[in-house]
Amino acid sequence: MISVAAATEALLALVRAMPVEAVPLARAGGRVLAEPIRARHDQPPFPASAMDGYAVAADTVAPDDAFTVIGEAAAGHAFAGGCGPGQAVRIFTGAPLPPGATRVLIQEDVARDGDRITVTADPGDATHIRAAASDFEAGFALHPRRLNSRDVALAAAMGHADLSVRRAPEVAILMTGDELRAPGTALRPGEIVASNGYGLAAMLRAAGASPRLLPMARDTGESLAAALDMAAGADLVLTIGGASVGDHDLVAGAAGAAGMELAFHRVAMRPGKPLLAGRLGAAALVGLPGNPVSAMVCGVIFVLPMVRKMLGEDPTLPIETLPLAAPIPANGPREHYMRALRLPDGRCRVAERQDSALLSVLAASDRLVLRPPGDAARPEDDIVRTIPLPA
Ligand SMILES: Nc1nc2c(c(=O)[nH]1)N[C@H]1C(S)=C(S)[C@@H](COP(=O)(O)OP(=O)(O)OC[C@H]3O[C@@H](n4cnc5c(N)ncnc54)[C@H](O)[C@@H]3O)O[C@H]1N2
Ligand code: MOO
Repeated sequence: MISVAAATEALLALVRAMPVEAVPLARAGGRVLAEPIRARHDQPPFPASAMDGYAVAADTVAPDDAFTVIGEAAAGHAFAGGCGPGQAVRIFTGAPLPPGATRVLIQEDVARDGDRITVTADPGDATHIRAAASDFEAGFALHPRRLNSRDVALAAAMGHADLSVRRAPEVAILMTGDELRAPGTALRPGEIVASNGYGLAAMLRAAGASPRLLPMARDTGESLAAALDMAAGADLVLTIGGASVGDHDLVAGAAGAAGMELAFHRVAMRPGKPLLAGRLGAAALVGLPGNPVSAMVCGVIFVLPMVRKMLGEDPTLPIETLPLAAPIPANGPREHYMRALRLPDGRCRVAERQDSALLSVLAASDRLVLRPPGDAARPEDDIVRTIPLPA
């Protein structure tokens, strides 16, 4: 059995960054920018009015000062001439400032009579001008990262219609087991509903991958071989179940027969001990344990970092330290990822029942408490390391 750290290293070595593809800006949200982009122009490209009012060429303005209105500037419609002493240009928000103008008087502070305006209130020191390039200069860079809605708005303002993003890795998910039925199907004696493949697909889609659920395989070499064939073209193949040591745990053998070069089988962790991994042609294959919580936890600890690396993101799992809401017992010889919840008081409550079949406990949790092998019993308020659970 290898450690979680050694398993993580071996798994990350099985994948690399995906090729780059161009997507229109409207579909770039949530994708990972692959290369830096640079602003094609200053923003704003010209000095612009921030308010509706009158542009004037005067450094100090006091009540009763008067100006002659000589023209108009609106957004998208610059005034053709300049603005000199004693002159004013009617101006609207976003309009280019006429050459010579030094400030904008807001219309609330002036009275207009024909082509004359008179200042009616102290306009203060604000110029109400947005200087050219005051948001960003031409050449300003947006660096590779997962694009949120603000980044998309910024990329648009920088003048980019299409963005180069990492192609979403295609992940084939194969649930295995004679006992499994699709959700919504009536169960016959001995059957259970297949669950964790759907959970993993949701987790991986939220992480930016493109999951593909394969038809479920039965516990026979032929059925597994046919299913693995259907995974062709995927960047990552996940099998679920049949990874342990029972007479019907055939995944390692079937993957080997399909040509997988084994990287490791079995990790010193709880849940997740029977995990196996290797290279299957151009794809990485990860054999997840069948227990629903084991499969989901291994998805968080191992598969998400692989997907992040494929997307060009930092694969490191985020760690949050929290005080314990109640004591916890000593840990055994395997690393333990305990299901837990952060309480409103900021402390962390570890679930009493840690059986790896309990999806209701996992769904009521928002994090995993990380226990090293042989970790001593911990008293209330002791600080523990936690891994927040993803979407
Ligand atoms: N003698 C030993 N027995 C077991 C060991 C061991 O070391 N020695 N390891 C245990 C551990 S730890 C785990 S985890 C399980 C996992 O084994 P498998 O990966 O072979 O999983 P299965 O036996 O196929 O299934 C386990 C359990 O999960 C249910 N299952 C399977 N697939 C799904 C699915 N897609 N959705 C929902 N539930 C699923 C399956 O019906 C079983 O109940 O092995 C222990 N045994
Ligand atoms: O390691 Mo198993 O995944 O404990 O249930």
